[in-house]
Amino acid sequence: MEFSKWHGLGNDFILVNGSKETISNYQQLATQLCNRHFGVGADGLVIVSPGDSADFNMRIFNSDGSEADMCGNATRCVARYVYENGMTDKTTITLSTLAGIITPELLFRDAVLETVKVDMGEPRLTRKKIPMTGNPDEQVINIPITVNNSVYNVTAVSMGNPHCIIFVDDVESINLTVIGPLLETHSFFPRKTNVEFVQVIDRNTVRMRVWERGAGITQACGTGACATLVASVLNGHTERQAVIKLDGGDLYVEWGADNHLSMSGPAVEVFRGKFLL
Ligand SMILES: N[C@H](CCC[C@H](N)C(=O)O)C(=O)O
Repeated sequence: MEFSKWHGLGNDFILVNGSKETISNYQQLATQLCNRHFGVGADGLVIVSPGDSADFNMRIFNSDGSEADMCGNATRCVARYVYENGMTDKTTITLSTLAGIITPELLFRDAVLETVKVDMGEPRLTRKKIPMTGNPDEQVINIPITVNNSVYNVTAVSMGNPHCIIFVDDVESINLTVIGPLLETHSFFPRKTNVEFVQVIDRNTVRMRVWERGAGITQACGTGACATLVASVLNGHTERQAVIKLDGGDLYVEWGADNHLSMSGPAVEVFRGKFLL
């Protein structure tokens, strides 16, 4: 099976052309391929195939085999992948995901790719749409959750996938390996959740670290960066555009007047190969 290895700020993915490869068990393939000792190694597996309602269809599987509704960093990688492999000559590309249609745009300067800007759609803010237990029509802004005998004030935002955002004074002091999985699997989140700890730097800059649902600590999370900006605005911490400083680098996110989130950042192809198992 041929694959291409990509990353968006160190959040790394194995891309497979679904129209060239026959896959019987996606979950098993994802855990095999994403294993960093016995496989290729990645945070996720992305299957790209021709779209019905969009230019392409993308399915995203976390390294634990679970299927994700949406993946921001992977959309940037898929956009470059389909363009640079001659699968399209469009530079604004529609991708069908379980979370809806997502539209990345390749931005060039003097014929050199400068960045990939993605229309990530609208945030979902009610418990029903996160999803989160409790009153379905209620928003979750700065609500206390007790975990491990500590209280965490949570803001919940969905970008098609669930995010639990917590503001702290120093993200480096958070033991993400311990608290991340406890919040990820908390009973308040019936489909589990991604977990972001955020330190506000100024009104246009935040530092964020992430424990991802189904993947653990990653270097960056695109949907998490968008959810972080929404939570930062809702809590009065930032303006509607900000630099989200992640372990793997910076994402530039804006929450537009049209209520759409726009995320801009890099996408890098590292190597190609053939999986033999
Ligand atoms: N682990 C996430 C999917 C990948 C999201 C992240 N890598 C991104 O860039 O948005 C979930 O299960 O919702």
